[in-house]
Amino acid sequence: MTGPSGTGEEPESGFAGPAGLTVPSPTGGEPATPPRTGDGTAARIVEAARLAVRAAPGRLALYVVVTLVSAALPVGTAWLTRAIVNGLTGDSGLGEPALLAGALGATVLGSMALTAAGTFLRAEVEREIGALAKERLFTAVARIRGLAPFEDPAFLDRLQLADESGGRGPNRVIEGLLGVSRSALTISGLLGLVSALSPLMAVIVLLSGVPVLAAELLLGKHRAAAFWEITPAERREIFYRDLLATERAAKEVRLLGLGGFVRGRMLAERRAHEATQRRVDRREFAVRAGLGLVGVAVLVPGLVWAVAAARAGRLSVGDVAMFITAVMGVQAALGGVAQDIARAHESLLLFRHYLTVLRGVPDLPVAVRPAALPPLRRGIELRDVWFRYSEGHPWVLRGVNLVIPYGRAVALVGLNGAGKSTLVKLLCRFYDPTRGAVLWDGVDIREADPDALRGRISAVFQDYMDYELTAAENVGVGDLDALHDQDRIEAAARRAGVHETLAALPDGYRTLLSRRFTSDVDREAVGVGLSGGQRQRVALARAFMRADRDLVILDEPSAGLDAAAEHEVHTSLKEYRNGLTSLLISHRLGAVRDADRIVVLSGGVVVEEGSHDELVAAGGEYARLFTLQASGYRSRTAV
Ligand SMILES: Nc1ncnc2c1ncn2[C@@H]1O[C@H](COP(=O)(O)OP(=O)(O)OP(=O)(O)O)[C@@H](O)[C@H]1O
Repeated sequence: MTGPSGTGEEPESGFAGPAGLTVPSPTGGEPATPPRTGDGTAARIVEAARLAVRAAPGRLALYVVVTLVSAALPVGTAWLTRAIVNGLTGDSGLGEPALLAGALGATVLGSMALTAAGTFLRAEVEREIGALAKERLFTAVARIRGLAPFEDPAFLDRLQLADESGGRGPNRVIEGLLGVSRSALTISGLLGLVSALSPLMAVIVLLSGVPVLAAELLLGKHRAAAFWEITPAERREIFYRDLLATERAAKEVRLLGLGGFVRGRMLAERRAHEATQRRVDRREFAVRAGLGLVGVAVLVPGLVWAVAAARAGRLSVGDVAMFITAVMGVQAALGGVAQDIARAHESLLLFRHYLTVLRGVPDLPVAVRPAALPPLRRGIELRDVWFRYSEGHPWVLRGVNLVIPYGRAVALVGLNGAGKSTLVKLLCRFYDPTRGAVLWDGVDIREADPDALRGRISAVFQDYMDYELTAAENVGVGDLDALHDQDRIEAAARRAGVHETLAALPDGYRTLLSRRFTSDVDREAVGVGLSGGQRQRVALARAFMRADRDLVILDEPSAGLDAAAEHEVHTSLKEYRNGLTSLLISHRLGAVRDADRIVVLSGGVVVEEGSHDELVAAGGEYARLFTLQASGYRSRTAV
């Protein structure tokens, strides 16, 4: 049931990035992943403690003080119990029993107050650590430049554990450290009391804690391994759950009658990870029962000895009462310390995933000193570009040579799966070519800063996003600097032919484009869902917000539009592209016929290239597809 190493720490080679990631930077640039150093338990404790101190220094200090003060109270309680019993039986004249009882009451009250304060402070510290850990984790995730990690199951498992353990790890370490200190104080105080009665018994009580500690550490290790083992099943369960509970999947799930099938799979995943958890719980149950026996094995002979000693007059009744309180207190504290250490240990094993993501996962190599990427002047060239998504995947591009000249409109056509969208992803440098290069005015884009490159591109992707934000934000995020520039947002929406639609929404541009959330401002306000074509226009409007960029990429920008809308949008797009360098992908060949150059992709290479008239005259693949589409329209018209 353990991970490959039996510790929940899977081997590093588990990452299967695309072949493109292994290409070293042409400038001798360093991989974005810094060397992994100092990854031992001690280093992780330091990292966790640092995070905790940075997150909530004041409250953490107060929490430490409260915890340590509360540690002394059980000792006081045991001592006062003895004094009261002895006072009642006349064995000692330490003080008036009523006063001692008052002191005991005050101690209990203090203990309760400190416990309450500790609980509050602990929650506060936990919240702060959690917030800082999340901020750091998702800053690191946002820094990932390429897409490959997001397609790697091992990374996604790691990210889930990192998210869970990032906040909890440091908390547990602090809890562990504090717990150990608190218990050490309590134990030494109580042992002091016991050893005053019998030094031998004190040693036996202390030694009885050793198996407890060893067992708890082992259990913690198994729990951490189980977490790693169950994460894939948990993620699959979430996937099936989303199919059952999200609007996007609801139509097909109902039409195809998939409810029972999906539910069955979801429950199977749940049962699979619960079976693992059950195994861990069973083991814990057995171990804890055994530990209970160890405790009893120490307590019973100790009790027999104490009672015999009291009978013989060597101990007072109060001594016996204190002995029982102290032995049970020491055992509870030893059990507590073992659990604290084990929990911290387990969290540290998982915290490793957090630190790994924070230090950077295998990603696109970035040049140490990125080349400047000035505005485009000559054009973009794909030179003998070969690409496959990983060594286990087939080649998608097999030596593509293609030029997108400055100021020209190039159209890319080809059958489904020809590799058009893949080529777009290489232009944006979401992946690097496995072989060959993409050149921007002669500069290999691997030498440039990916953010600088992307800042020069405006794109509508085939699988564009619908943001569950307001209408204005859906357009405005195209250029974050203009997120609140209503004039620019409306102008972009007008060009995409969606202004009237957005303006007519219940709350105009402030309407939330979501049916899943209500507005933060007005909980009664209902979000609105747009039609497919309207959503596509919003995506176009977002691209129009970046009208000043050097390269415009439009991957099927009008696939969801009706004929009139498509015509209207293409007229607008033509205007938008005019003078700009652009790459347009479309299966509707009528939409690409006026491009300066049409490129046909097939079998991973460019098989034809030329103007519409040239390609039709050549009578090749393009002419065949164009004639096929045109005849479809003609026959429909004839009907
Ligand atoms: N993330 C990915 N991981 C692995 N293979 C992929 C991935 N994305 C695409 N592919 C594969 O790459 C090939 C090219 O896909 P791509 O999306 O580039 O084709 P396309 O020409 O844009 O097709 P369409 O016209 O259907 O949009 C396909 O065989 C596809 O299965």
